[in-house]
Amino acid sequence: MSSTRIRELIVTPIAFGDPPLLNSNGVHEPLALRIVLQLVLEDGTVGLGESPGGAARLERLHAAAKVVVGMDVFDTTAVAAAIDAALLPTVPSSHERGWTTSAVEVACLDAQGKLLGRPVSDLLGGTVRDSVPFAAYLFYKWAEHPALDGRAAIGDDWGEALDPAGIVEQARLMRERYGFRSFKLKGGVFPPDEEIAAIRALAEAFPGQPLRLDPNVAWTVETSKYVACELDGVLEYLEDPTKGIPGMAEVAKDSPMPLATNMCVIAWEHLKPAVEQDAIQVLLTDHHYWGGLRRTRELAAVCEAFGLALSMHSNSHLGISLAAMTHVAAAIPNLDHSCDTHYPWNSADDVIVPGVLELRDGEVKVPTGPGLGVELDHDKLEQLHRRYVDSGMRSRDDTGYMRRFQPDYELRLPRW
Ligand SMILES: O=C([O-])C(=O)C[C@H](O)[C@@H](O)C(=O)[O-]
Ligand SMILES: [Mg+2]
Repeated sequence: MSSTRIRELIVTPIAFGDPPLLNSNGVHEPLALRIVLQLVLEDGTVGLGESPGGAARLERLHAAAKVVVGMDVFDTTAVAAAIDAALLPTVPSSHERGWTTSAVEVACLDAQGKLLGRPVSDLLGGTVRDSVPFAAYLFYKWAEHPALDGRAAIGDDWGEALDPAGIVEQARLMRERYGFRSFKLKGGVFPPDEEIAAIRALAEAFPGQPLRLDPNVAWTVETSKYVACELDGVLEYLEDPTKGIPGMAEVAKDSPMPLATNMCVIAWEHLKPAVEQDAIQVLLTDHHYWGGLRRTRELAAVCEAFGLALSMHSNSHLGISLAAMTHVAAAIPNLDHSCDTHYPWNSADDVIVPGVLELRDGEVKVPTGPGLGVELDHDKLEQLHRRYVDSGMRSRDDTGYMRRFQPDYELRLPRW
């Protein structure tokens, strides 16, 4: 085989459009940040990766780019160890270091697949499903980003969703455009009774379809128990109602439905206390911080051993991440729930050539081409990088953006 050594890791920060989606921290800004990786091998093969953006993550990926040169792309354990060692003196959190090693691992696997002419899912043990089910990600949202500092208002074709009727309408659009058959509502925005009413309205509009509610730790233990009790028989699971493993364990004692998390169990060392305290029943995996696709596959086996069900977390992302999520989800036998994805909110600005990844009937077919099976659109990458440079935006600040419109807005977690 031609040389499998890494010649260069090209790290490109980008910014792309994001609607005014509300959450327990404030509201999404008009731009979201990601970082695209191109791992170039000695023979010219290029592996793609995608990481959440922001100045700190960018700096760490630049540090990683220095240490991976000359390493063998098949030696992913050594590549991760080299990056981890380089970051350790300045980044004490293993979870934080995981964001960097994960993004590089995906690029390595894409390159490996291209060298071998096999899809990434084959490198993970093969697929157990040909397509992966995703859940619609419903948000309370404004009709548009209001005009600000001389910038005109920015609208979209989703409309406003600030009450149960608006949420049901958004779910109908999600169903019509992408065929979703399960729905997750991002809560923690309005008083709990309003969000309970929105879930009940969804249950009425979509009888029998799985529903989830995720207020991102906006509630106290008492409020969480109240909501869980009110929504008995309506939710498939309740996600991160309250903060921390002990708090979740308190809620779980009385909760009629399983509790899920992508907030209190985000690193390997959290698994033991969470299992011992029976704090969660569903883990939302996310290859972006669990160490990459192979570690996510291993995490699934650990969850199986401890009787935890599996789902998948998502954040604002583009097609390289969606391809990676799809490959790993296709290779996990015990995927018990449809995966989350923000993709419909951001796909108009994707950096990959269209055609391979499509959300149809609420599912994405596992790409069968070599590697991740997606191709980078270099013009689009350049355009989104330019937007990043011109925007001056270097980190996400949902709370600060909210305060531009509501100066007295306070970030309070729990709020209710
Ligand atoms: O808990 C979750 O599902 C998320 O963290 C998803 C995203 O962060 C979402 O809440 C957002 O971007 O507003
Ligand atoms: Mg969540």
